[in-house]
Amino acid sequence: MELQIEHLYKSYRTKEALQDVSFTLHQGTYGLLGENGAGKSTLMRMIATVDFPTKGAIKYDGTDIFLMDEEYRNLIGYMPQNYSVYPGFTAREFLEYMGTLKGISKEKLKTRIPEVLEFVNLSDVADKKVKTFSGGMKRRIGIAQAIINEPKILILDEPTAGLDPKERIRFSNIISDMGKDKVVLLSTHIVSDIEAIANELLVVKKGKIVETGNVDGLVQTVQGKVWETIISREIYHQLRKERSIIHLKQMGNDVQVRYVGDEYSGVDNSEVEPNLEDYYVFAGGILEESEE
Ligand SMILES: Nc1ncnc2c1ncn2[C@@H]1O[C@H](COP(=O)(O)OP(=O)(O)OP(=O)(O)O)[C@@H](O)[C@H]1O
Repeated sequence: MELQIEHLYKSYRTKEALQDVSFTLHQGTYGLLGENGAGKSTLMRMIATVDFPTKGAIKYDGTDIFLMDEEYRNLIGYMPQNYSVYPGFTAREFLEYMGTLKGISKEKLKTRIPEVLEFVNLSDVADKKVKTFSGGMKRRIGIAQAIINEPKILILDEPTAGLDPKERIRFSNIISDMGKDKVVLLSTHIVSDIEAIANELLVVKKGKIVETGNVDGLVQTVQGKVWETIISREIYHQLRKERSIIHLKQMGNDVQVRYVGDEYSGVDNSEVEPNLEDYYVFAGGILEESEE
């Protein structure tokens, strides 16, 4: 199974939202990372066929998805950004409604609905009205409707927005499991979400894909470049001009700093294990510089 994005462009009247975007997705979990307005939703809307590219193609195993029509729509599950659920429905009624819209038979829904409710951990509230649900529960019912047709491609736009830390972990577990037999593509502007959920990273910046790669592989590229040190405020003011700062903690008159780059001389540094945030800040720094 392969989903190919080929030289994709999308322009709105006054805005080039995507410019020459190309990449290929296979089975696995992909995280689309980028700031607000970078073009993530635009890209996902086109992969979900709810919007059309201005130029370029999206192909599923070599066939243009817009020509596959119904056949492709049966293969995908999509949760748009700010997904809202009809509040008057119970969870079960909502899934019956969405399942019917997707053309699933009543017979099949009888077994499939309990399965998806179990999967997203909502079995015990199946007959409660959705309006009584927390934000995280609503998000989980959004995923349930997206997977009800057993999609081969699952597209989740900002699925973790507004979730509390406990829901975030529950959610990560649910999504990581799904990448085993599907293409899962999710967007976020939170780096740690990618690390917790995705194996592959796609960084979007101003309508372009500026980086792609395996999360562990990318993190390894900053191995030996991430440091922690406790220094005075004066030294910190100098250090921050010369290195990318990841994290800062006040410690009385001193500050504890995590930074990425070459080891800063003249202070006591401890080398620390890198994470995706370190990589992202480091790579972001490089990208900004090369743009100038
Ligand atoms: N229907 C539209 N008409 C005009 N401009 C649009 C439209 N949809 C998106 N844009 C613009 O295209 C750019 C990309 O928007 P998009 O929503 O894809 O970004 P995003 O990365 O998903 O950010 P966010 O997380 O804020 O949604 C933005 O500048 C946005 O203002």
